[in-house]
Amino acid sequence: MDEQREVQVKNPCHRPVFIILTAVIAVGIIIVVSISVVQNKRISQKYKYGIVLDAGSSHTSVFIYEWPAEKENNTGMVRQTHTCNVKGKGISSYSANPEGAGMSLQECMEEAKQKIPVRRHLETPVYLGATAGMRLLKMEDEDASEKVLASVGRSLQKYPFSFQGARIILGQEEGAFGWITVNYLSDNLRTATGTLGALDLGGASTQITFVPKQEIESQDNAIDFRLYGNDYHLYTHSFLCFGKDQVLRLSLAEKFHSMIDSTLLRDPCFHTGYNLSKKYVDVFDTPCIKEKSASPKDFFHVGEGVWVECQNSVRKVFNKSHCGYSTCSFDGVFQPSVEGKFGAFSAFFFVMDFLNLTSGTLHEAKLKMKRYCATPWKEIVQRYPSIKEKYLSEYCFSGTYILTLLEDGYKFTSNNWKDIQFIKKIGDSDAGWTLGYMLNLTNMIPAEAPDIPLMAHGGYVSFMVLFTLLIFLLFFLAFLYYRRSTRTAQKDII
Ligand SMILES: O=c1[nH]cnc2c1ncn2[C@@H]1O[C@H](COP(=O)(O)OP(=O)(O)O)[C@@H](O)[C@H]1O
Ligand SMILES: [Ca+2]
Repeated sequence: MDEQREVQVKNPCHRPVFIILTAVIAVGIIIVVSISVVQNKRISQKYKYGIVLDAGSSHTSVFIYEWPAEKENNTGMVRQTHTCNVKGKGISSYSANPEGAGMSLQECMEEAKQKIPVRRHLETPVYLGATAGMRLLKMEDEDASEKVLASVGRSLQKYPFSFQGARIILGQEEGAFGWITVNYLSDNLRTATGTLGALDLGGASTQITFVPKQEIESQDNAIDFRLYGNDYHLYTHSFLCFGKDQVLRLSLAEKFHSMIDSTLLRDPCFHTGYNLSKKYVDVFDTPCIKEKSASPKDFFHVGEGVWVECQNSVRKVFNKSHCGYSTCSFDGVFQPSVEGKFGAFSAFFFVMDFLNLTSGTLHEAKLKMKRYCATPWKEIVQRYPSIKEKYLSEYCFSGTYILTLLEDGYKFTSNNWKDIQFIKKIGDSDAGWTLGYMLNLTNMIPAEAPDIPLMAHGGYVSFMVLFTLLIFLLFFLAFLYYRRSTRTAQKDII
């Protein structure tokens, strides 16, 4: 009897140390499980969607964006999942047939219906923003521009999405939202580690936006944002009529003034051997050209392929005669010195990428342009058989315009040329104003920094690993202690 009692007393499970150890292990397991549950509760595969139509002067693109439903205010969460290019020209070309503008969007909108899950259709916002082509049409014929906007609006309302409006956006919005897009995609806004300036070149306008060091002397060019708890004081300007298609017309119109034979336009910005009959209206039918020339209906556009002369002719487009501020870019527009790195997108990228000028120095770019413009048209066509002839014929002019705009217009130099990165996309998403426009209208970038989570992901993982190791260690110690106690008990029995 006495022996039995002694065994019972010596049973290690009844020792206080063992009880404490077991309790600690149990609490540990509960903590690990609870943290895992709380930490992972929010990770679910629910996505929300948004659609933005970029109604540009040359064409319309439909962008579909997607983001995790429960992480709306975390930066870097929205990404572009699909793009559709609307067939035909931009909506401003439908001034004589406004209904056609709405109809032109149907194919891409049907595609959007297929791409977005049906259960999300009703809550998916759709925005249409029209840019410089429609700004010009409004200047020329306000009634026609309203009819075109009404037509695209009616067309978009027929889809099961949540239509939020079709409007002509301001040049300042186009510049500022392009800036938001590139900085959101580069994760510069949350981290506040410096920003990227934005250079956008379209067919009818061009935008420059950056955070300057100097004071902004004209209020029209200043925009303030508070994003994730940081204040940004931006310089932005949109040059209407300085998109590459309008500048080509301005430059052709300028050449008409010095023509001896009014049916033959010799052009140093086009390749030798290029000779095409064109219509005067195709040059002069734009509000960007004030002095219309009373000329015959058609003319021959004949290439000469001389880069230096081409650049001289392009320079004439920039009016540098007046400036009411301490510094100007051109046309009397205030501009502080360019500052920091820049992302140059849209036609800046298309043209510079085609010409292989996205890297290298400014000097090298000029040499390459000289060589490229001097290449005969026949050779160019043979070298690039798959590229549309209209684009192909204009690259010498467009490249020259881009170099001149950046150097003579915005005052980039050979020293800071490397600060311009020619980009199409950042990650999956196109650089352009559409993403910034949607983020702004859906309030997806909060003014103040969102609450910091309980633990950063890295910290959470380290915590879980260490805690699990600790539990294993405790188990192991408990096991050793249990074994030693049992042996002692057995020895005592013997
Ligand atoms: O592959 C290409 N090569 C050269 N230019 C292109 C290419 N794709 C688009 N573009 C040009 O990019 C410009 C886009 O302008 P957009 O239509 O956005 O006008 P906007 O922004 O002035 O309203 C047009 O001049 C168009 O011709
Ligand atoms: Ca554009």
